[in-house]
Amino acid sequence: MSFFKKLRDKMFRSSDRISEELDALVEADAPAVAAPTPAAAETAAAKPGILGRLLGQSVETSRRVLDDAMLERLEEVLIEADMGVDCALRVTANIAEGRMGKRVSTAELKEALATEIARIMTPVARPLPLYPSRPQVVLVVGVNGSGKTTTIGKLASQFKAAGKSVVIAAGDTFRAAAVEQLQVWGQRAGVPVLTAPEGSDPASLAFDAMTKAQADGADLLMIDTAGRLQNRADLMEELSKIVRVIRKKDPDAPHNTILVLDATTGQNAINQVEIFRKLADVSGLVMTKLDGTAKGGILVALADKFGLPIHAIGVGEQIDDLAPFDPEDFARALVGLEA
Ligand SMILES: Nc1nc2c(ncn2[C@@H]2O[C@H](COP(=O)(O)OP(=O)(O)OP(=O)(O)O)[C@@H](O)[C@H]2O)c(=O)[nH]1
Repeated sequence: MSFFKKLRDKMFRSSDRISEELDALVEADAPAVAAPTPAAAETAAAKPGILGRLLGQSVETSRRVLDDAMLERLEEVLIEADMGVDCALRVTANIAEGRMGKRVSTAELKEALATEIARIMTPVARPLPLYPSRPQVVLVVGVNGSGKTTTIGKLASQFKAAGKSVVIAAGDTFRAAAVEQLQVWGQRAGVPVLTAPEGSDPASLAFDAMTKAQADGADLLMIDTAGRLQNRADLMEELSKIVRVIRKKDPDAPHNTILVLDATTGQNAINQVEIFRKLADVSGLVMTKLDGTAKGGILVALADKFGLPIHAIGVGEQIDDLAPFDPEDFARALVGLEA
């Protein structure tokens, strides 16, 4: 199955919701009368909606004059889909340009929306950059449960499959379950996972992992980190200590600091980006769980607000459920259009 098809299928909650709202929006001003009078039939011919369909016209041919009321509702639909107020207003204004007062179909509206979303997303769609120095150090940050461990496992498997040698450091030494989970992913991918006793210093584990990755000539070192935001000062100190010690081995490390965000948290993802940018030098984002939510629009809001690179998106729990971020595919899937 192509990743687009999978994306479209798996993002069904977001895309169905937006798609249905847009269908309803275009049909909204058609009178909902079961038995049309000749006059109503005339109206339906001009503005086919629910009534138009009763008269044999398909949803695809429904059209509505783009006016202020329709734009206002479009804004609401986008805000409800978690695209954020500023972003929704700008997208709606762009869609209005050149179309105001004209009769638009649902398909045209979806195409226009997909184009606007892709325009916002294209500048931030960037695969994880790989630099020539070895090992490439990727620090992975994010709140507990956002999908860090799973993302590291998936990335490690994919890099391994692409012929790269990878080492993982299970840096969330406070959570035995997180360490075990990483070990499972490591075994599955054939990638060594360095662990340390529960409660021990993650920076010292990171240093050992860096030493091993250098000695092994590994291409990539991925470091998991704790995500306890309850005590931000501690977490900041923990993250900066990890960075300090790995810089003793390579002053340019970490080469990437990925923030993993859970799409199901919706607007809260905005706060998480703001917080983690203060705690660490976040260089890019991975958004997980786009399969489990109707809040897929949050990724558009993040791209619009922060402009941070989006490296990949997660749409499930399996290895191949993490894919590079493709802005056009994402935009079309989000609004419910085919590839
Ligand atoms: N549906 C879905 N579930 C996901 C995805 N990514 C991760 N998960 C699940 O989300 C849960 C949390 O993921 P973890 O990888 O353990 O998250 P974490 O950030 O490492 O969390 P801690 O281990 O608590 O620090 C797990 O049950 C994963 O299987 C995704 O893209 N889609």
